[in-house]
Amino acid sequence: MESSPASPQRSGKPARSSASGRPARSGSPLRKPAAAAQRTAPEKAASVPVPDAPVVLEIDGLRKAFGRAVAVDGVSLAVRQGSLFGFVGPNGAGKTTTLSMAAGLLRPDSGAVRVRGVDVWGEPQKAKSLIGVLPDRMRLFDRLTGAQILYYTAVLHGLDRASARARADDLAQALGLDGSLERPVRDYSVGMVKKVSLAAALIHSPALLVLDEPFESVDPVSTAQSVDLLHRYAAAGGTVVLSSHNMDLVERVCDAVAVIVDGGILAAGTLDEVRDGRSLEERFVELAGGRVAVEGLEWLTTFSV
Ligand SMILES: Nc1ncnc2c1ncn2[C@@H]1O[C@H](COP(=O)(O)OP(=O)(O)OP(=O)(O)O)[C@@H](O)[C@H]1O
Repeated sequence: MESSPASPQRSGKPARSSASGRPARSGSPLRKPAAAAQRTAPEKAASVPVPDAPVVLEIDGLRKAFGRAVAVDGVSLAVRQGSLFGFVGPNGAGKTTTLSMAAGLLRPDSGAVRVRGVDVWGEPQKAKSLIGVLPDRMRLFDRLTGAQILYYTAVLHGLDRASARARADDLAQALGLDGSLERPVRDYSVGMVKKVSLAAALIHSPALLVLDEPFESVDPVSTAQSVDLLHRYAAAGGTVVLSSHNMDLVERVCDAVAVIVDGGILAAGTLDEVRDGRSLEERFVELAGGRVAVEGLEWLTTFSV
């Protein structure tokens, strides 16, 4: 696989770890490759973190452009079984595009995704049975009730009717949706839609969960319940990749992290490797180019009456 060209860098921004987005193996997870290094064949993808656990998700050199704009530029990662992997980055960095490709929802221009060794694009049906996905801006059939959404999702994944109903009830209870399941989804709040979508992603007990902003708009109690559920799932051998803008939450929930900026991975590894002695938020701001001093806007404090 060829390495992809690096994107132009904004001044003051850290260098990308590599065109393939892989971190250094030792010391700081950041690498600052010379141009020559970027032309060499990529090394093996970074493994994170549970040592010796099998790799469940292998992302290899993914690239995606929309017209002339490159959204994802040679991203490679390996996520091991039992990991809760956080995928963070500024707005427009390429998180949703990468996760959509990882989950088989968006075809990459180049690169490959394997889940438990199954090529997501070569064997899509087999791969989809292994993946539970909560996409960005999930659109549900909103005339259906939450119970119907969960039931049909389960049956489409091959579960029998009794198991489908039992699992829907279990998940509704675990996520604080019991009492709402018989209402049509069009009457749900944004947070309730997230929760029923998470339940739908989990209902066939997939090997891998790909969750795009699963906690956005979800209240703190429901977030805690969802986190408990994800920890339980991971402890039993499930693997989770999630994106979030909430650095505190990622620090609390995830054992490994990748930071993506401008379509390339700047750091990846265990949480401690990526934090490098700081809070994840401080590290994130540094990697994302720091805070920009705001000039002008004096009118904002004039408070015209
Ligand atoms: N369907 C599309 N058509 C054109 N451009 C797109 C499309 N989807 C994403 N992009 C562009 O690709 C880049 C990456 O977008 P993406 O949604 O992956 O970012 P993100 O990291 O998930 O952002 P956010 O945190 O704001 O959700 C952005 O510049 C975005 O404008």
